[in-house]
Amino acid sequence: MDIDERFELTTRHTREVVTEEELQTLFEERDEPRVYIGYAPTGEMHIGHFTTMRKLADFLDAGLDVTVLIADLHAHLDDEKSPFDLLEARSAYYEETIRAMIDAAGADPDGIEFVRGREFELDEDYSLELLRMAAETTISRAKRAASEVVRESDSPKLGGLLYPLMQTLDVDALDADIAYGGVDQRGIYMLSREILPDHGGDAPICLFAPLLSGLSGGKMSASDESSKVNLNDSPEAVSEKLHDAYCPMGEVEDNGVLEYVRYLVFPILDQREESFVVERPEKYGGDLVYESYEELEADFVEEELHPQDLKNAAGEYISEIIDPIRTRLDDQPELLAGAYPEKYGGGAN
Ligand SMILES: N[C@@H](Cc1ccc(O)cc1)C(=O)O
Repeated sequence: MDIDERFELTTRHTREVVTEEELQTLFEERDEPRVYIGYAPTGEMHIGHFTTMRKLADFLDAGLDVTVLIADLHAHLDDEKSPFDLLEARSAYYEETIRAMIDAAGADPDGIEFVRGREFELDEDYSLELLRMAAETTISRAKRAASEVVRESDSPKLGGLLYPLMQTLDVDALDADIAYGGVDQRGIYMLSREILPDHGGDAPICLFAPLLSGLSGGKMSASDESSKVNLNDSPEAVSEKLHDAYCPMGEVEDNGVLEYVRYLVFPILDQREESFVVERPEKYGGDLVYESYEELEADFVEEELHPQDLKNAAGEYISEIIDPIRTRLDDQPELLAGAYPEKYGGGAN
């Protein structure tokens, strides 16, 4: 594969690349550049996480060395989103679910290296550098960097300020050339680009994924169950959530259904070399077949594709894609029960 193809695979379906020139140079200089993404094991994983999985498959195909960080200590530092004694169980649940998603996205999870934060974040060199950074970074700078990631509270803890500094040090500790994450991570990695060169590392090249709208319009929210599809939702639950979703005729803005189709369904169909089929009775014009998201969107905007037909088709594709993940979670009930005992633990535990 030539450099142009590797570049295209690496950057497609992303929201932003910082910077394209640096990425180009990296491919020219290095055969196997390293990329990492970190997930803090807090709330239950949902379909929004899935959109980053197909990209991991792209990275592998582009010949990158891919690391997934299960950022256990970060999960606790973020306003104690995960209690300390649940970190291990949540990390285990995240790792297994991520492996299942990568598999479902058509890539081999064994080609990816998994690490936990505490495997290296407690090393002496790391700790020393963290203190040096803490001494040099202003509180307002650290706060600004983390503002879209760390939860706001009336009595913010010190942990939320260490958070972006540690995420910065992770880049160097994992020897990553590229940091990949949702565009909400932008503030943190811009800080990394600024300060890491003074702390023994190189400024990371950044790839940002788009953040998807929720199904009820506006942002996807961890607390609003109807705004997102969970990975263990049954086909009936998926179809019901899509049925109720915000998807006005012809409107693209804030339309979570279209975004799911664009960033989740199409990349997977492309990889399988399949097209998107909307089944319709003959009397309503018969089936519609789309080879690309752009064709589908154009039809939707022109009101050739009705929201109800789109929702039905999207629901079926999404159910089919998450089905193997749901099955794997159903087969190991101890994972969810251990990670979220209040919701899944049951009386007996
Ligand atoms: N900040 C990421 C998690 C993360 C933690 C540490 C990292 O090095 C990278 C990513 C999140 O919001 O989930």
